[in-house]
Amino acid sequence: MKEFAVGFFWYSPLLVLLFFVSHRLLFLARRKSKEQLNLPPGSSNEGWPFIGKTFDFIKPHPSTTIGEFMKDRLQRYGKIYRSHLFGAPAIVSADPDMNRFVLQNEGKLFEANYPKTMGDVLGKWAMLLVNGDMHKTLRSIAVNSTNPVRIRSHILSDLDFHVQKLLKDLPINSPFSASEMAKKITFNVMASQVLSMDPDEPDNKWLRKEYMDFMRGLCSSFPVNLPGTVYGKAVKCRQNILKFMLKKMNERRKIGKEYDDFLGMVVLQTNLSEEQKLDLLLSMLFAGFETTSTAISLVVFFLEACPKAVSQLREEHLGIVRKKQHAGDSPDLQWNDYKEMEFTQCVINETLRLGNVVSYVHRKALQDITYKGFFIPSGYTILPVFSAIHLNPDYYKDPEKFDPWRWLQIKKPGDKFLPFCGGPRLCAGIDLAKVEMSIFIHHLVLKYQWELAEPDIPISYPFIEFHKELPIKVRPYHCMEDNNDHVSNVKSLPN
Ligand code: HEM
Repeated sequence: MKEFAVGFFWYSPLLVLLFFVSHRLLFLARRKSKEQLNLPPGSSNEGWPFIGKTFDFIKPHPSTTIGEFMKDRLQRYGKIYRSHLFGAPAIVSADPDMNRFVLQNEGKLFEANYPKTMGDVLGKWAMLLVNGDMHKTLRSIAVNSTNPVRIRSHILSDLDFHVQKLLKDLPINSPFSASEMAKKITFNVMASQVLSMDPDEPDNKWLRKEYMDFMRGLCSSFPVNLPGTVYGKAVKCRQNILKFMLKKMNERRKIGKEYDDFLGMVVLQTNLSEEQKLDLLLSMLFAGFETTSTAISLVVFFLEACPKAVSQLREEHLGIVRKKQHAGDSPDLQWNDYKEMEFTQCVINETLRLGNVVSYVHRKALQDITYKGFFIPSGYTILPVFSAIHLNPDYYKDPEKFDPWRWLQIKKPGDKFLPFCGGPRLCAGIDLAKVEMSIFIHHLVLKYQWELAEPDIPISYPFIEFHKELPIKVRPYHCMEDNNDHVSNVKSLPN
């Protein structure tokens, strides 16, 4: 027994070493056999350690193009390839079938997986960052607040009011930023829908300023929380915004009255913690603001270069106004009017296809998967890239051309048109965004003619920006003798 104990004492380190060596060999053998499986072409070791080829992938380029990196890889490898992006081995897909497969299997084979640094700014309960049951809970609250029934009964008239208020007094013949105008409209709409805030409240201006700095940091390509950086400022702004929302929430509780806005809905959620409620409120402001304001700027940009589309839009919207006048209806826009904006929907689709507000989304493989003969290892980042499909000549003839008429033929674009993503994470504000853009187009084309004051183009960073903030000049559009009659509720607006 004594000999055994002494022997064991001497041999045990050897046994431990043997165990580790065999474990490592087994791991390497497994990895080798996985590598022998058919991984997509490309290299998951390329580029810098950890960073890989991220900077090449996100290198700024016009949002109406796919950028040099993507172009080069598609030519070299085809629609599904491998790289090293956002700190992990990644598979990039410009293949509509694969994208559908990934998005439809959300929560089963794949899940959303945004860079962790976004959590510092958006919050750990942000909708983009949570998965599983918590995502389902938050999503159902968000979807309920923006469903078509609510848009029809509550939101549409509010949108109409805010768009008209902003478009009422644009400076005539002197340049101003159309991007700024679009941001003001969408911010006012979201602040009203989320917090019932009036655009003329002093708090509204303060919140907008905080929010702009917050967005600047979130979109920054250097996401490190250090004092003096735009990212560090954004983290600070997040705290200020949350403090403000908490104050509003507590005021509501004291008053004890129910408010018909998103904050009102969130306050009633007894199954969420205070932190979760605040992150959800911020998620809605974030998701509904940046995307829609970019889309509105893109509408102004593309239409300016396409007078034929503007005159067809005018015909459509004058037709709606005349029909309402003829029937003796109130001039305020209604859901039925929105449903008649057929060519407007073509313009919106074409704007989203060519402008690519969200060009790709982040996912992660939850297990080893084989798809179309390719092996996708568990843990790999998956990036379904929508812009590479929207701009592919195999799916859209002359894809670089702004051609809204193509949508009169395309009835069901399916997986070849995913500006709002798809599957269980389909954009929760899809209807709201389309109605907001339609109402904007309605008032813009009826009220003004416009031109670019200086050349500018949309650049993907990947968040879209116009370098010069899209400077435009407008002139009133006098075509109907009673052209301004349709802007009825503007007359009763507060100054
Ligand atoms: C043109 C405007 C818009 C575009 C292009 C757009 C696009 C998208 C995309 C691509 C996603 C999916 C992100 C992912 O799967 O990782 C998304 C998600 C989302 N969007 Fe939008 N969006 C727009 C407007 C809005 C508006 C107005 C709202 C709400 C007020 C909104 C609320 C949301 C929410 C809450 C999510 C998260 C959905 C989830 O995770 O289940 N969006 N959006």
